[in-house]
Amino acid sequence: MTSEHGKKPLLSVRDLHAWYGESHALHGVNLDVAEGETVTLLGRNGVGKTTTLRAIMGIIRKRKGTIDFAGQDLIHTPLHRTAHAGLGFVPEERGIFATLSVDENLLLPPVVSDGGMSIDEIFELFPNLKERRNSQGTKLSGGEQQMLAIARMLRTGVKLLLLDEPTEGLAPVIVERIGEVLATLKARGMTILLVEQNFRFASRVADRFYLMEHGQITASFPAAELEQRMEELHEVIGV
Ligand SMILES: Nc1ncnc2c1ncn2[C@@H]1O[C@H](COP(=O)(O)OP(=O)(O)OP(=O)(O)O)[C@@H](O)[C@H]1O
Repeated sequence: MTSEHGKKPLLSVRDLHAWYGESHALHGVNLDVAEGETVTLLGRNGVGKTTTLRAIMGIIRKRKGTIDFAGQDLIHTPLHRTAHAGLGFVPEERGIFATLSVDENLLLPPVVSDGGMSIDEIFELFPNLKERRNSQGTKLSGGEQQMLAIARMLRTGVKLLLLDEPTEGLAPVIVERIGEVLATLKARGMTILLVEQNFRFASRVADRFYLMEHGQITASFPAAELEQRMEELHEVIGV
């Protein structure tokens, strides 16, 4: 199987539906992410971007459709197995353990496969985390917490990172750093599916975009088309 842009997808989602109780949040999402690609989901608040990441990851159990990841259908796979299959989710709230140190937070997620980064490599990529390795989670700034939330996934050997609004609420200089980190990960072959409202940031890191409306994907376009679609996107997204 090849995706719409000709490369074999690592992740292929077809007709994905998800529910919160009786509330039907995803209405047949279709998307592909090729190996090594960075893809960004855009859309207004509440259209289902976070829900898409959570449904792929298996955090939302009430779901149906197909989630093919490296040839394996994950639709009936429980959350802890999804992580073991090679998916790493960095939620918007980051999930740093407040009473644990940077080192302890880093070592918490289990290694799921070969090819992850060593602690030394991680500290090379995040020198400020190295400086703060004995600090408690609560003592970290928002930017440091975001870095740590990404960093601790890199040791585990995951092949696909799902990042939910990694730049939200962060100062421009930190956003810049996160952009550099994602570029380094991309150069190392990491595949990334990103939810992002910051167009400027997203245009620097993404190869391709999907637009979501009402729990469905309504457009797909390469990064090169972002500029010419800006007006339309501002209208749809309202930012
Ligand atoms: N835990 C929940 N329980 C019930 N409904 C929820 C829950 N989380 C989200 N929803 C609803 O599901 C729909 C999709 O929400 P989702 O958070 O995926 O949107 P989003 O596009 O990521 O927007 P945002 O940027 O605001 O998170 C919304 O109508 C939202 O109100």
